[in-house]
Amino acid sequence: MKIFSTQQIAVIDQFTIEQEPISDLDLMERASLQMTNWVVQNISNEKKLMFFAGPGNNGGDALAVARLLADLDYQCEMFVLDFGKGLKGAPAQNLIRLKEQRKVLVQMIASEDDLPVIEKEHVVLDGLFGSGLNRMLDGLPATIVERVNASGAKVVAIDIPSGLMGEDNSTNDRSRIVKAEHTLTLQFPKLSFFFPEHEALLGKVEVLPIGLHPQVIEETETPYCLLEPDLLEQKLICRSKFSHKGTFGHALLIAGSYGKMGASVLAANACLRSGVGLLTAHLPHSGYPIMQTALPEAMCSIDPSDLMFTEFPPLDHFSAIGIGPALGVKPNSRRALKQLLEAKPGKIVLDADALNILSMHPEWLKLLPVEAILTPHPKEFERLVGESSNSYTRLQRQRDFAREYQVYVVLKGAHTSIATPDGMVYFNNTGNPGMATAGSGDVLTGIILGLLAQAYEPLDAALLGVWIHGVAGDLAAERSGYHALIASDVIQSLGKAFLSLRK
Ligand SMILES: NC(=O)C1=CN([C@@H]2O[C@H](COP(=O)(O)OP(=O)(O)OC[C@H]3O[C@@H](n4cnc5c(N)ncnc54)[C@H](OP(=O)(O)O)[C@@H]3O)[C@@H](O)[C@H]2O)[C@@H](O)CC1
Ligand SMILES: Nc1ncnc2c1ncn2[C@@H]1O[C@H](COP(=O)(O)OP(=O)(O)O)[C@@H](O)[C@H]1O
Ligand SMILES: [K+]
Repeated sequence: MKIFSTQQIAVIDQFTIEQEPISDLDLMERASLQMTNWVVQNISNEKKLMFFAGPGNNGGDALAVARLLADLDYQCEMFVLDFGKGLKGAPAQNLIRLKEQRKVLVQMIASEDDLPVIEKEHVVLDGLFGSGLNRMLDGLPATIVERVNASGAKVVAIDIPSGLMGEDNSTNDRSRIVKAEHTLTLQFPKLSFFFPEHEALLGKVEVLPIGLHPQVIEETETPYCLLEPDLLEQKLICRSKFSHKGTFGHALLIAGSYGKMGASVLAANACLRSGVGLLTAHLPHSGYPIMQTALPEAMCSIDPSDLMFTEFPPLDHFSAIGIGPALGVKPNSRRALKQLLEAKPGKIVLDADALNILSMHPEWLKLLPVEAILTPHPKEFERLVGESSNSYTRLQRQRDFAREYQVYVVLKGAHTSIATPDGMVYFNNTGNPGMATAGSGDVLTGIILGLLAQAYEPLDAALLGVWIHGVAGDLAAERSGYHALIASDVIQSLGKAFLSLRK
């Protein structure tokens, strides 16, 4: 699914009105019907609903939803923000319709004195501002937001919590943004919905389709998109009847150091469970019995050091390399990583300490092979590029980095984002907080390595790997819940996760 900017949404909206064709009033009605259905299914009609409507179409939606719900015997009160200019177009027509219906008390809010008391038991429907917000809230709208947030009432935001920008909120003031428990967003999630600092403002997001025109959706270009099973299904490579283990590549995993050999075992296991033909794990000497005991399917290459990575085996036989989990950043390991990059290793995924070493030696970044995959968590990414004060800035840095070095940057989190060398960003929607546990990143490295070593292009390995990792985590959470989930459970669910892509 494409993620459009709010400006693009306005154009898509207008195209739909002209080409479907449908009047703006009817499109508003269609959107409002969807939101009304959601309210009916989720909120009891014993609750008093307090609607706040702003001057634009977001307010128009609120006015229409109030009328539709009043017809279904909901108790609604409407407060319309009055800047003295009156409403225009579809919102004005909806104000007239609501007044003519005579079921809802409508009050204009021209100053703080007109504001109602909002009780904790009320439900607020926030239709102050949506995708047309063009500056931070101040004055009366900001006061309304503060009152709503202080009331303790459950808030349902129409399209976007009022005050939140669809994209960049780096100069916004959080106290002037509605804190919703639910956000009913129309047709497309907005970019800012994918940023962790907005979770508490958005609550649970419901994306409600409103039938915007497919042609304009198809033709409008955007760098941002949300991963969906349809796209990934197409990417899965079928196995022919006569395929053999040589068909599915030979992966080299370089991971683990004394005391942290588990990272290597987890990544190796995930790699094997992702369909690789052969796997060699390169380990310090002390890791050899551990790997052979834990995973008889893995072959081992033994480092001269007992404790850490200092030397890599000849690379000729390997179709892809994964390096980094629990490697350590000791000088010998750093030197060996530099030599590996100088050897032009081809398909490669770099994680954890491999990235930390690169942060210590930024001059080595230029050695990264084109289309290398880097899988930092936010802290590792910060070490690479410096601190970002918010997620929007971090996202732009992620895109810049991927373009500058012509690599894939997989920035891990609740919505892992994958930035590509050509400036695209894909967001992932699978996975859960149970995966915030030691070793789940090592599992991701193993999956991506396994896919890379097969015939998957780096882009497909990154997208599929991230998505499957999250699905496996979700399946694991169904069995163990969030608290008890450990990284090995994610590996156990990889089989079912891959199967979920096969219809
Ligand atoms: N997606 C779709 O296809 C559909 C979308 N629909 C709905 O339309 C919504 C978008 O509507 P919209 O474009 O009219 O903008 P909206 O958010 O109501 O606000 C604009 C108004 O606010 C004002 N204003 C802005 N910032 C301000 C500030 N800080 N402080 C004070 N004022 C401020 C600005 O006036 P300005 O002062 O800038 O001249 C203008 O008057 C969308 O979120 C969804 O709910 C559906 O109806 C149907 C299909
Ligand atoms: N709240 C969450 N929702 C979805 N996925 C998550 C969540 N928390 C963590 N994850 C996933 O778990 C993995 C954690 O990786 P990382 O931080 O590198 O862990 P480790 O270093 O312990 O292996 C990432 O792939 C991340 O996307
Ligand atoms: K809103």
